[in-house]
Amino acid sequence: MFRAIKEKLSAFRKKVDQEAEEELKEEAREEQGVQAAETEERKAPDVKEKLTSLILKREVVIDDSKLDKILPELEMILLESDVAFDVVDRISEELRSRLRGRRKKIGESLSDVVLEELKNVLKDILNQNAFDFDEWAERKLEEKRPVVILFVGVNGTGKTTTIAKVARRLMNSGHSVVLAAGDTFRAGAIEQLEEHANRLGVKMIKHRQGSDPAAVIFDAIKHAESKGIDFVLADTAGRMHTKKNLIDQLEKIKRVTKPDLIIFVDESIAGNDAIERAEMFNEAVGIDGTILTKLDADPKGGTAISIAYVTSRPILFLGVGQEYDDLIKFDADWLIERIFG
Ligand SMILES: Nc1nc2c(ncn2[C@@H]2O[C@H](COP(=O)(O)OP(=O)(O)OP(=O)(O)O)[C@@H](O)[C@H]2O)c(=O)[nH]1
Repeated sequence: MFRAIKEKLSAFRKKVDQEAEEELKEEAREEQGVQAAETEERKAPDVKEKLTSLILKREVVIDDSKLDKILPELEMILLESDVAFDVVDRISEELRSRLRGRRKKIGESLSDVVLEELKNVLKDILNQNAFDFDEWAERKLEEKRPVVILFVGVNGTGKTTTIAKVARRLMNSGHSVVLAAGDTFRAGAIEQLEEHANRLGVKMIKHRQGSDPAAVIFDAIKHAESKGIDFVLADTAGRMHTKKNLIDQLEKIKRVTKPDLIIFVDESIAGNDAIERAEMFNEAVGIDGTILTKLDADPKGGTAISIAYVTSRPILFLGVGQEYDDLIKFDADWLIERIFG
């Protein structure tokens, strides 16, 4: 997980600290008049030690000229790690304003100061509109039954598996669930969800392929009402003849079924494509949150940051494998610690 970004950050650390050390050595030599002893440095360990201790004891003020060297490299790493352009800009600006004038304390490395602050900026982005799905679900159930959750997003990203994972999570908390086969566009989508329903031992409401998905989900809601089932989890098409068809269909589903939560599902390995899709679905139907799948196979890690930023909606869960229990509640600290190691 996140191998590529980890390697880049580690190279960044080395480079920044080496350059900072060189700069400090130079200043120390000049100021302490040890320039004359420079040629002796290699021969005389005491002079070398003296230089090292001068460097460690020196406080450094991080100014714009230092930031001009450091930030572009960091921006490049973030861009290459699927953090979208606008988001990188915002992170960089924020970092500059937080770091400008900061003193690097004795014994601290410059890269630690910069990367610690970067972690704080990223946590602020990821924690905006933080949302606890489990708490929300309990609260919502006190108001109404069934609670209706719509899953939107393109095919192939793990949407069906994610619906099954969420169903399992709710069932583990003692809730009952019915699935709605709302992707009536694609041959195979209904059977695929049905397989999950069978494995989970829950009912799935379906109509034939090509039928109106709003009607399928409406029937699932009626079924849940009559049986006292807690949650309706509804699949939707991820692709249609045109984008307009898809958006019209989702708007109709929303109008008819009045979902309590709309969850966008995409895979973190899709990077910028996933970010664009998140924006598209958010504009089209207004998403309440995102579930990112396939984090376990993602070498970069920036997609979550970008999607949280561009949609201004929380990341709810992360998919970290193919099993039903491979769904973890999103936690910004968990993600950041895994990226920064
Ligand atoms: N490694 C990994 N694989 C996952 C994860 N979530 C789903 N998958 C796999 O991704 C593949 C696609 O998942 P589906 O749930 O079938 O995807 P879908 O979005 O419903 O796509 P369609 O089948 O095209 O409708 C399957 O092989 C899943 O097992 C995850 O978090 N990690």
